[in-house]
Amino acid sequence: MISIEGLRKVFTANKTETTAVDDVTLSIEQGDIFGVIGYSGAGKSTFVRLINRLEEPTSGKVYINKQEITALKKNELRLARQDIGMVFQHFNLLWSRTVEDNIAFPLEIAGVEKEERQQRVQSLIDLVGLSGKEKTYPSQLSGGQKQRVGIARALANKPSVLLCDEATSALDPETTNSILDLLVDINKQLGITIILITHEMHVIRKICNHVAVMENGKVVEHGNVLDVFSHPKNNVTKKFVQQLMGDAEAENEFEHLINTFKQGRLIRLHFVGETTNDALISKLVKTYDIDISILQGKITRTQAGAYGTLFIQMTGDEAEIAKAIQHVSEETSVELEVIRNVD
Ligand SMILES: Nc1ncnc2c1ncn2[C@@H]1O[C@H](COP(=O)(O)OP(=O)(O)OP(=O)(O)O)[C@@H](O)[C@H]1O
Repeated sequence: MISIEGLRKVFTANKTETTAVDDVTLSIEQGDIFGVIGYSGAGKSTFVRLINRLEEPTSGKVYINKQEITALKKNELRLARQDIGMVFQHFNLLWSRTVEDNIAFPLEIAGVEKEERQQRVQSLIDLVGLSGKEKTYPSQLSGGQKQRVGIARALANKPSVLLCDEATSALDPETTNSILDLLVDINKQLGITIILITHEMHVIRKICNHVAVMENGKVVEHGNVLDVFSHPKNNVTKKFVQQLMGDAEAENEFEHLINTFKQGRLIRLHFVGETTNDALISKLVKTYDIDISILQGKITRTQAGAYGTLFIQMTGDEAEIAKAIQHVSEETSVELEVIRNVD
């Protein structure tokens, strides 16, 4: 469990103060994959670097498994950091060392015996899928492979927390996916808590259980990924959801649909979680004497389940349409909104 209480960081440069992280309070559960999303300058990097005190907080507290990181002296912090691995956007590898020597480096610093070191390095190389590359130098690796070395090195001292600072931002989409799959594997196999920061919704959608949205140094919204993205309250969150869902969630789509489809009732169905798997549309058509046309929509999957929006047009007998609407509203967890009634 990680507790962050009233965390603040004020930078002073050229007599100008910038509050990069502004009174952030959060709890992150053990074993969670917790994403922090925000646009450039929101304070994400500073936030994640405050957790292991790569940046010293101006005020506030960070606890990891009840140990107050912010109260530790320098030498105590060095030891505590062995429990907090970190992965960087630009890998931060040692270019003159081979893959195995890069991974061994934190073990050498921690004073781990040679035999134990070699065993651990080999099992980490296997874990991240780099078998056969032990003697290779970073310059001979692809971006994805370099990040695998970065991840193995971060895991060398068996940390309980892994901080990922834009770990996939320098990678192409396919490589990004393979690194995200690796992080999920590691989370499942080792039970490690992962905190990752990103500006890409796709990353949050694919692997996170919880998310915090940052803007101007503040966490403006946080919670379960499905809850936050299915009912975004803050404007920044809404923009990120739109990035993922396209126009399907945009308010101005109503206008367009109302003008294009002149008949019947236009309805927006909002699916959250398990219900997306139910054959709702076909059930409605079989049970009630109505026709349903699917106009547009998008359903996407997150770690916590699927969510999305579907715009449909119901035509047919008025009383049957009313019954179908009542069925959806009262018997399912799908949210239904009539955006145009029959004239
Ligand atoms: N060392 C520093 N000195 C002065 N200001 C800083 C320093 N580091 C960050 N800042 C400022 O703090 C704010 C937050 O920066 P930060 O890098 O944490 O944001 P970010 O969300 O990670 O953005 P990006 O993705 O672009 O790195 C910015 O206004 C930035 O200019």
